[in-house]
Amino acid sequence: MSLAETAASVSGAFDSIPIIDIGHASTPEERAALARQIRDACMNVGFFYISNHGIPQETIGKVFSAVEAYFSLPVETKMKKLYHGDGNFMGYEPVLGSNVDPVNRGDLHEGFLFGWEELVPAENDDKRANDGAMAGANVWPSEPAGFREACLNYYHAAVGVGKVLFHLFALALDLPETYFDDKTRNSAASMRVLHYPPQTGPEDDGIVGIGAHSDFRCFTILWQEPDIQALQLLNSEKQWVKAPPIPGTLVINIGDQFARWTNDVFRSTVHRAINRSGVRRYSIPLFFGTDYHVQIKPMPSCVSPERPPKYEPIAAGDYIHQRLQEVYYQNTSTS
Ligand SMILES: O=C(O)CCC(=O)C(=O)O
Ligand SMILES: [Fe+2]
Repeated sequence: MSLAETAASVSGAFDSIPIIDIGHASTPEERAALARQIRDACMNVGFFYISNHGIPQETIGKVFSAVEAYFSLPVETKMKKLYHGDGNFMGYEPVLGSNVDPVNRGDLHEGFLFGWEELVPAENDDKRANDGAMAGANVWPSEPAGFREACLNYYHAAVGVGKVLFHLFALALDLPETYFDDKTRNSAASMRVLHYPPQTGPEDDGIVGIGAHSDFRCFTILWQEPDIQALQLLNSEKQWVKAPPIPGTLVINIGDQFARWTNDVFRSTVHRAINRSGVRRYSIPLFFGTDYHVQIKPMPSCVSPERPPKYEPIAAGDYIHQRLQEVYYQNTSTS
């Protein structure tokens, strides 16, 4: 059965999120078995947890501490490295600086955004020159000490996981395993570290941690702070399903670039985060896309007479840039 035919029989009425152990992927048979589980998860839920991802606990612990120290700084200090909405969006994003859901008034979190950078900068560092409108340097704060190193160490470890996943996604789509390799050379992966203050007010006042949205790139690798429930996914019955942190796992979700590329065979599931835990929460998503100029156009295996192409072709990076401009308030863009 083609992917387009299989997708016709899928409902999206999930009430739980699969956990996939990616620790055994050394033989072609193991990878084929994993790809089948991943295909199922991407078609039915659009989210899954991965266990045995291989990122050392020490790397995670260090970025967690660095993020905690960064967000404890006074807001005036963080504002010195405010992102520019007319630039590449790297830097500090203040509370209510974004609004992903137009019915809301703003998102109740602050963040810091950065993209690819070598830990030891290359002599002729091109600052992601191939990255179209997203090109340019990261905007690191001068404190806390070790913030850049902790963030970049985790970033590179997570990009490594992303590359393994791209191989498995290719197999899941009946493509050669290396199909995405020449489309992900410049590592168009950007990371946000996020701080959600506890939310005490009513939910219907138009402000929640992060409003209902789908992600923009191919997929997201999300680390959530242990023991704090905030993330929720919307199923096709319009019910919110909780995605609690599970020790030793990361959350993977399909984003809109992949949904467009697969003609919605892979599901880009709407989600939100509401922190009602009574204490602050941190999370770290890495948004993994393709190189800027890759054309995202529904794949032939995902198109059929019953499932005609739903999307116009678009350059991957132009699509991201447009979406970012929509969600970040322009009133902070000239500061
Ligand atoms: O913090 C979370 O759990 C979700 C974050 C998220 O959805 C995003 O940044 O796109
Ligand atoms: Fe998201």
